[in-house]
Amino acid sequence: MATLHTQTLHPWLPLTRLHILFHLLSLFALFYYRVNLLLHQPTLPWLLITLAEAIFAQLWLYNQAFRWRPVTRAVATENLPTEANLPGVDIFVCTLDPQKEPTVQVMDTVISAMAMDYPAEKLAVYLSDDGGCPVTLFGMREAVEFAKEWVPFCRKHGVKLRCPKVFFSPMGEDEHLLRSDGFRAEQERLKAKYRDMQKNIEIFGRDPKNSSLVLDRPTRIEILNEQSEMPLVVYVSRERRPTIPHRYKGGALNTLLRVSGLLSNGPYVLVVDCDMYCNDPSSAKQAMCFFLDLETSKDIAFVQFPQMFHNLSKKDIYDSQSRRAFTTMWQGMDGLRGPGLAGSGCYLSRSALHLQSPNQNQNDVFDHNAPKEFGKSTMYIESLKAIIYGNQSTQKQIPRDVILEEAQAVASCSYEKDTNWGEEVGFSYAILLESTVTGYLLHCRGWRSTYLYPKRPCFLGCAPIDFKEGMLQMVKWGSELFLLGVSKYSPFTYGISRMPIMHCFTFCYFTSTTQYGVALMIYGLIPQLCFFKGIPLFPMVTEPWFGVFAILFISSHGRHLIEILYGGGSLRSWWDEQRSWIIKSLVGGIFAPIVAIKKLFGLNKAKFTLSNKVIDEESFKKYEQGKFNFQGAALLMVPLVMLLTVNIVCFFGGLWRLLFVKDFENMFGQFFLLSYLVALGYPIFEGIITMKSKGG
Ligand SMILES: O=c1ccn([C@@H]2O[C@H](COP(=O)(O)OP(=O)(O)O[C@H]3O[C@H](CO)[C@@H](O)[C@H](O)[C@H]3O)[C@@H](O)[C@H]2O)c(=O)[nH]1
Ligand SMILES: [Mn+2]
Repeated sequence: MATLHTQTLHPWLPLTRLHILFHLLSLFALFYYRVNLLLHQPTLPWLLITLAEAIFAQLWLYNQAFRWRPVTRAVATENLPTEANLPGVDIFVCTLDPQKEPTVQVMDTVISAMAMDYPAEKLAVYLSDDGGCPVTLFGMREAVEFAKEWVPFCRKHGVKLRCPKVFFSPMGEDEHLLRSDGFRAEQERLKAKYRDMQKNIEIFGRDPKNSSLVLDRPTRIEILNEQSEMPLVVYVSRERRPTIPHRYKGGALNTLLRVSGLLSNGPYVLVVDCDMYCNDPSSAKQAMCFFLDLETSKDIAFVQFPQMFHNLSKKDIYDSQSRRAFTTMWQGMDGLRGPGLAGSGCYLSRSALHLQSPNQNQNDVFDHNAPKEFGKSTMYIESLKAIIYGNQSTQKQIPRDVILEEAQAVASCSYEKDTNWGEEVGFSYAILLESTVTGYLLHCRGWRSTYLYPKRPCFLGCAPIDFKEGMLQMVKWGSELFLLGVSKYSPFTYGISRMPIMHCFTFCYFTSTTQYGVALMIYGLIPQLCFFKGIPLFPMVTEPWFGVFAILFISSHGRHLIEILYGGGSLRSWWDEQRSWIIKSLVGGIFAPIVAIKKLFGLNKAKFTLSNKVIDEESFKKYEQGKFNFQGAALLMVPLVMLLTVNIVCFFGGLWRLLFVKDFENMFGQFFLLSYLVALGYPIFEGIITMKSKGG
């Protein structure tokens, strides 16, 4: 078989590793200096600053795992088997609340999924409606009607942009060039039909009783399309009762796994968030290049695409794109044993979600324990056998209404009681970030994953673009990862004995990032106050030891700058990312542990903060201009404003003092640090002033 995929090691790998060694030696020098000083004359400020540096150093160490062996991959879809021999793919779209996730936007995602470039009879699209809202079901019906013409149109003309909203927008203009008159007429007609669809959904949703959540309800499963040139489309709203835990998105995904197992049973599933439309219809084929390769197919549990966003501005002051995560980190993990699971834009192997490990003896899977593992449905267990033993035939003979009745049963909220669902089967419930923890546990069980970062983004979603939304997301992720770090699955205890140390370090890093909060608080207060009072914390600028600090500063900032320039970024984006990193680490690092600890002691009810996908015009304008928008985030801003104020007051106060005392040599290190922070903080300051002047 011709090769389906290739991998390239980062060309600068030897240099990177040399740099790691160099930085490590400099760190040793720093701690030699600090510890010596402390032994001779222990003072509180020195003790604190050493503690902060120790935290930075520890996190730096874990961080190097991402730089140890980054790879990039390419696929050759032309070498795939013929369409008739491709395996089935079930697409899962999850939505919850039409107020925050506008139904028309969700339908764009669903329609783009139906239009995937993949044989229609091998494709099925499932929408999980966790809110049980009438408007969602209504929207699905409308979307299917539209797709019945849209999908054939895309296939016939080889349209690449299969999200109708984008196709009909100025961004889709390239697609309209050099087309026949027939194409144009058809396109105009479809455009009108699409507008009608949107209007119908909007009108229907305007009635509050159609768009409010129904959180006490029976299961509702509807097959919305069985026409053969289109994929199977199924609407699923699982049973929900106020007294029974529903496990948020993880619970929704596990329900979809079971329902789809009965109905279409594709060996692979694609999970997308409801705002993440398919921007390149070939992603399924790209993913198959790994799943169908004899070499890699044995132990690959999932193929992850980067999460990318359609609403980013050039400046992206909040770093909403999470640049570092989806370039440096995921590629770094990919060279070890694979990236983490990001929850959207990922193709997963159904058998990996059900088997203990890639090497599990297949005869052990379905012993007498099977109902205890997978629940009581024998029909579901049969569907699993079909996946694991590779025989798909048995199910086809069962009548549809019998299957649908069984689907009702597996979507009920009592189905998972006394089973292994959410533990070793399906998506994990250990923390609310079902994706991260599921990916991590799959890696613990010996599975691998791969990362594919094609030039054309395969999925595009909606990123938060104001301070409040961005920070809420940070706190959500940070607190859950903190909880993972102190749970029985902690990478420091559970992971370390189950995965290679380098790979484990990457998860240690994720669960420890809240420690940046402590380190940044110290580094944002102590040198400042000491500058004001004239207490030096760094060596004199004329002393050789000063060189160690200078080297470490240049080494870490230079590394970051080179990383950004290499990825096509600018000096400006480096500067902005420095700031957003500090903001996120500080705010996340302070609030996330508080939320986590409250939850640990049962003071806070578990709650999933659903991110808002409605972008209002004013926020968007501010974001486009690169201006900070702190609307509605007073509490989250407290630490930031406090540190900024201390910094500015101490900076000018300390300068005043310097004028008289003239101990510039002693204070240069702190003077530099404070100037750097004042410059970096300036736009935040500006944002606060404009908010104040508007009476916010
Ligand atoms: O009870 C719930 C809560 C959420 N969702 C859906 O889950 C998805 C993700 O929720 P969102 O609030 O958008 O989370 P984000 O923080 O934006 O998303 C990231 O973080 C999540 C938690 O790990 C992952 O699930 C996502 O895939 C990942 O993109 C959305 O489609 C929701 O509709 C549900 O179906 N049921
Ligand atoms: Mn999201």
